[in-house]
Amino acid sequence: MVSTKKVGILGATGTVGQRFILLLANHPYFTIHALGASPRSAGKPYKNATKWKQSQPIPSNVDQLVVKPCVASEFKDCDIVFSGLDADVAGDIEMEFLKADLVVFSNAKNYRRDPVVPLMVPTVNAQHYDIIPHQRKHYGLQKGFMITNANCSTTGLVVPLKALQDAFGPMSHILVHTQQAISGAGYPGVPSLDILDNVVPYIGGEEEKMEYEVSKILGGLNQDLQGFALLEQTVVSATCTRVPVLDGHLESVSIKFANGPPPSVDAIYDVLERYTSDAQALQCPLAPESPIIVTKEADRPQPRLDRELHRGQAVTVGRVRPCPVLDIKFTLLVHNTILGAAGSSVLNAEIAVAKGLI
Ligand SMILES: NC(=O)C1=CN([C@@H]2O[C@H](COP(=O)(O)OP(=O)(O)OC[C@H]3O[C@@H](n4cnc5c(N)ncnc54)[C@H](OP(=O)(O)O)[C@@H]3O)[C@@H](O)[C@H]2O)C=CC1
Ligand SMILES: N[C@@H](CC(=O)OP(=O)(O)O)C(=O)O
Repeated sequence: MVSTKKVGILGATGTVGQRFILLLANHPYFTIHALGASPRSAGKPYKNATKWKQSQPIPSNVDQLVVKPCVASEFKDCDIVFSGLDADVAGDIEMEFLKADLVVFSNAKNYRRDPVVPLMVPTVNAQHYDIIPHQRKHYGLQKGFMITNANCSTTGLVVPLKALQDAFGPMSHILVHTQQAISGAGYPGVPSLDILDNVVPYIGGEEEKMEYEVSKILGGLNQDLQGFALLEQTVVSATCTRVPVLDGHLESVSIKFANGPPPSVDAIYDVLERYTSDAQALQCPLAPESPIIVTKEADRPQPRLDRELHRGQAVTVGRVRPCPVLDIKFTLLVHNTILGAAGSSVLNAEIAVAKGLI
């Protein structure tokens, strides 16, 4: 039986913050204790501070909570702080919280490349928690630590890649083309005159993030548990586009394995279907029934039809077929604000509780 933990949410009024609220409002381990946002929102009841864009109403135990400024002293009673802060401010604010010995789960890009901070996708690399004793020593902490989430497109990509890497060894080449939903750009996000009846073939910084993050997530921990070994033999090339879809990033992926001969399509499907993660073994409440949902229908996955499967915590993979240039190609779908953001953070925190780190 897990004792209830008090949680705070930074950036609670934003797109990711709203997802946190829905995932945490009735959570068996976590109770929402404090909400934080910008000085524009601080001091207002949550209901008046946020522009709520979810299809479910604001939970009744949250709508009257008064939003606080994002300073650590206001959150000192929280066992866990989830951050959905804008990256322009997340760097300083999250570091102040960490240095106040708080536990921080961040969605922002700022500390993803930090050499002692895990970049964690809960159904892929929860073993990277083993660096936490070193991280605490590095920052002089007793109980606090920081975990970052990956970029939403990276998150979808690494789940099937991890299954394939475990089964067939390293990949030498990964090509990925994304079609990303507008909720990925936050609120108010992409102007309607830019995105309606259109596709925008550029998302600033996105391709560079994907090309780096795959390597940190699929790489290992060093033997001394004090750093991360990035993948050395794998090159990743990403092309990222914005499409007029509300939620759910679709990705077309082609890969080449470092060691031939390439596995058959049936062998790939089999490995994807059988893949399991620590989150299930630890019986975490938000763990998907399986991290990968395999579809063999010719025209799936599709964002509108598949994004809510397994509560948005799984990646749907289909259209596995031989690639005439590399070895194999397939299509995947990830819910960008659930597994791609708040859902990963909450599941990462559930794993930390199960491992006794919180
Ligand atoms: N949307 C997505 O799919 C994904 C987003 N992310 C990352 O998550 C983070 C949040 O993204 P998203 O929710 O889309 O962004 P939004 O723009 O929707 O929300 C940003 C949040 O940051 C708060 N904020 C802005 N300025 C300040 C400040 N000076 N002090 C304190 N709080 C401030 C806002 O508060 P206020 O309302 O008061 O202005 C709001 O709560 C970003 O770092 C983003 O890169 C990661 C993966 C996926
Ligand atoms: N850039 C992503 C969302 C995002 O904020 O990513 P990151 O957390 O890596 O900055 C998208 O537009 O869909």
